[in-house]
Amino acid sequence: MKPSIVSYKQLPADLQDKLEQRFSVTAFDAITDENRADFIKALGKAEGIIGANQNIDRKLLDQAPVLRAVSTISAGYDNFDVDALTERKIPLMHTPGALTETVADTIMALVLATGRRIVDVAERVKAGEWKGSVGENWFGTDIHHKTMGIIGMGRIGTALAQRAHFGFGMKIVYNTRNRNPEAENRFDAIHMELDKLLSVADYVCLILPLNPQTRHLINAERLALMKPSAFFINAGRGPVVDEAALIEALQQGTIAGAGLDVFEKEPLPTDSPLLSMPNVVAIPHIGSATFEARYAMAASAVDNLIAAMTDSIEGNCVNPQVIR
Ligand SMILES: NC(=O)C1=CN([C@@H]2O[C@H](COP(=O)(O)OP(=O)(O)OC[C@H]3O[C@@H](n4cnc5c(N)ncnc54)[C@H](OP(=O)(O)O)[C@@H]3O)[C@@H](O)[C@H]2O)C=CC1
Ligand SMILES: O=CC(=O)O
Repeated sequence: MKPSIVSYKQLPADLQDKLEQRFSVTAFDAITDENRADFIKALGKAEGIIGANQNIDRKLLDQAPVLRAVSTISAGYDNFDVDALTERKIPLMHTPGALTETVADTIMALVLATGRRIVDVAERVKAGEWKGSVGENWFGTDIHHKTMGIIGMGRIGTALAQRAHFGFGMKIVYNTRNRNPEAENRFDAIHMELDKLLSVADYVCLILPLNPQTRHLINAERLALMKPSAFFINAGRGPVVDEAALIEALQQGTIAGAGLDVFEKEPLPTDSPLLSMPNVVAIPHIGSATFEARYAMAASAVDNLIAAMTDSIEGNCVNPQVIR
């Protein structure tokens, strides 16, 4: 008999077939209030699960007594209780390699859009405000040869530095807990304490995971260290930033603008003050949302699940200490 698995995000047909050749699959396009009870029931016999955008906590894991493999279609894994999975010796697989370059493209797009006011001026053109040669109230800020501060020089941070340094001649400064010799050699990147980075960077780009150490790492005091001419970009996770403090800094004009792919609450509430600020570019968590990257992520997650279910894990495991 084939092992039972549950998929909780719609997969491309060929990848769904690949799973069905090996497993008995109970498939949900997404988990909603309407189908949550069915999902929990299916967890009762699931040996593997694959999907995205679902909190998998200790309480939910208690409903999955025979679970032995979890595969998320994402790089971040802050919506999983990793300790609870590790205690149960369940590997958590993720898909970092499939999206790195795509997310770096997105962050560079936010840098360009905020600095050069692309969205703001495009909207003014559509509103019929372009009546002649533009004056200073349409001008933006240069990107080339400015200083980019990267908070989180991991896979995505490195791909961003590649673009910024070689494509735009930017000086790179970065903050991580451990120095990154590769970044220092390739991009002449300078490692800095966080507060120092915030005070020197023209474009502060945050690409950190969310965990207890990073939650609200960027707060009012830290935002106050930024130059009034500097832009803040976040594509890591919303709660790494105290969003109320960010709104306050933008309202007070202590920073020049923000480019945001992630928010404390997603979808961003329609009454968020961020949505009425012309110097804010808010996009709907689309860091990896290209046809190519989303397919690659799904394919990687399917292969990861198969590897975990067949005791042949070679990488992409968040808690490798559980591998037998
Ligand atoms: N917007 C989107 O669509 C996407 C967002 N993401 C987010 O981006 C995050 C990063 O992805 P990726 O680059 O692949 O991950 P990596 O694990 O490769 O990089 C994480 C980096 O963060 C640093 N870091 C971790 N904790 C801290 C800390 N407390 N202070 C300073 N630096 C820290 C790490 O260095 P060190 O350990 O030395 O501190 C490392 O350089 C993901 O966890 C996810 O949340 C990912 C994909 C898409
Ligand atoms: O935010 C997206 C991810 O893959 O993590």
